[in-house]
Amino acid sequence: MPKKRVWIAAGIILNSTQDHIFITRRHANAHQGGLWEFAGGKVEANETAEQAVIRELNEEVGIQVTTLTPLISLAHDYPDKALQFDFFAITAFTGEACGNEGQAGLWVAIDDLEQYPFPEANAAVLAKIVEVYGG
Ligand SMILES: Nc1nc2c([nH]c(=O)n2[C@H]2C[C@H](O)[C@@H](COP(=O)(O)OP(=O)(O)OP(=O)(O)O)O2)c(=O)[nH]1
Ligand SMILES: [Mg+2]
Repeated sequence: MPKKRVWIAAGIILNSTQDHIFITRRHANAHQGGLWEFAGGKVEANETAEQAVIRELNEEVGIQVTTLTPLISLAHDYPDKALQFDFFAITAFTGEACGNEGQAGLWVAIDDLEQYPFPEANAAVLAKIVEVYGG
């Protein structure tokens, strides 16, 4: 049976000096649980990816996004899920980023990102971040 591809929008939240990124840890019981992620989630019907990432970042990390730019889009098939991602660089926001839903969250130097386990789909995203924002 063909799997339905789920559309996901997620945000790479940069600090004002663009050398740290805010990452969160997926709840243990979630899909790809226990791994670190860029906050985000499913794009709902009648939403653009931009609208979805703004909404998800408000819900999940408590920030109000003011500037975002597309960073990378990609498809990834997990054994149990087929996903289509739009990742955005978040370069301006108001509020204080935190794990708003009880999840761990921390600011990590771009040089140190590789030390955190992310889902398989994120490999190309991490490479793109280093290419665009790496020292
Ligand atoms: N947000 C996010 N999801 C990722 C990343 N990498 C990765 O493989 N995923 C996968 C895990 C999930 O299968 C899917 C994201 O869905 P989600 O569980 O966050 O969706 P959601 O926030 O809308 O939550 P829900 O509807 O399941 O409650 O994408 C990432 O960097 N960020
Ligand atoms: Mg989510």
